[in-house]
Amino acid sequence: MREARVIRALGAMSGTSLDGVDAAVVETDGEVIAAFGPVAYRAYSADEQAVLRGVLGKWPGDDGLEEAQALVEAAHHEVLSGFADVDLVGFHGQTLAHDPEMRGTHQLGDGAALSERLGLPVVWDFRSADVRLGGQGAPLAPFFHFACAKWIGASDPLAFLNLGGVGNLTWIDPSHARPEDEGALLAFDTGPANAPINDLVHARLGLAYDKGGQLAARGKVVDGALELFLDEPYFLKMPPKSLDRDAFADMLELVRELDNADAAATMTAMAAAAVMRGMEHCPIPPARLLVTGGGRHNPVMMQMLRAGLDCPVDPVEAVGLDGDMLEAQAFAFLAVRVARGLPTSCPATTGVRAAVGGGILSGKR
Ligand SMILES: Nc1ncnc2c1ncn2[C@@H]1O[C@H](COP(=O)(O)OP(=O)(O)OP(=O)(O)O)[C@@H](O)[C@H]1O
Ligand SMILES: CC(=O)N[C@H]1[C@@H]2OC[C@@H](O2)[C@@H](O)[C@@H]1O[C@H](C)C(=O)O
Repeated sequence: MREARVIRALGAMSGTSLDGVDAAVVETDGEVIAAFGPVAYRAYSADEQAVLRGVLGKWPGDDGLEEAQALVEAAHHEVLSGFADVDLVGFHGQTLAHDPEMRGTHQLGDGAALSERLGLPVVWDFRSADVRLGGQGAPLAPFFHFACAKWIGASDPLAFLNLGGVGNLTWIDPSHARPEDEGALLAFDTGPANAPINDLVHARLGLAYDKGGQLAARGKVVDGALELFLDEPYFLKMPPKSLDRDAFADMLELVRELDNADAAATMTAMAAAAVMRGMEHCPIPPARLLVTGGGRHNPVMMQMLRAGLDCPVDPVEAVGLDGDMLEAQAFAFLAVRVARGLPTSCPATTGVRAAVGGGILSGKR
């Protein structure tokens, strides 16, 4: 029998690389992970991806969002309705724009409409409350990473790195009782990760991504371009800090003159170097770096990280976690926290003024 407050939450995430919707069940009370449940994935078709690419950068109220919104909600309904025995859904939505200092943050998809269609309570709009209170609204996975650190029984400080379209790092001191305790966490976006590599190989070769880092493996890193990239003021900024998917879109200019292999190698090195810069912000060097997100499948990127860092660098599978589903699981976990009135971010993770529980709960529990 499950403990009284443990419920079965289903999280859904469609990330900045626009590949599709990940969905995963977590049994939790929002503090401790009791068990991981089934997972599913629903890819966006090439046509759907084109529609989503066409609305990147748009804000609520802008024209031309209807088709994209309908497809995001339909894709989520399709994958989420395949799960049984779900108590609560956490729906992240599709980030289209992120500018916390000026305009806020925009995740496409109406959680209230999804709740009605699914006949289930849905927590959504996880980021806006944090932004309203002066936070970055991202990253939000750190409170879940903290629970994962407890789940694996970690005792020394460690770090999680998500290599998605954008990279984000969570440093954790697992000796603390709660993630919002001072000194328990530090989190921030490290810099661009896969998004610019995808954009490069898409523009030049019509490929979705550099599979297995095959192109980068054939090229050499051009130091001049790498140094220019590292001159970006973002890397000197103290965390917490976050990025829009396309904040570094002009990186393509830095490799414009290079051949395909050298450009891919140099961009892969840029993503790794951004992580290395980020690691310098850790209060205590972590005992290990656990890597999640699609970039862990890129051996060139992983090798560059291993060569540049003093600690072991492993995919999260090394500790029994699922690196393809960790973000979907995070939004399942965070949904339970929202439903229980627990915080989902704090000054050390997003720069918000005080710990806050972000998210709207639609539908009855
Ligand atoms: N086998 C592979 N070889 C190289 N790169 C890969 C491989 N598999 C995935 N990737 C990269 O990982 C990306 C997908 O990563 P992921 O699903 O973590 O991103 P996301 O969740 O959309 O992004 P974010 O975390 O920024 O929201 C792909 O677009 C690709 O660039
Ligand atoms: C605004 C937004 O959607 N940001 C994403 C993006 O993708 C990676 C990085 O940038 C991270 O900050 C965040 O996602 C993860 C899930 C997070 O909030 O922890």
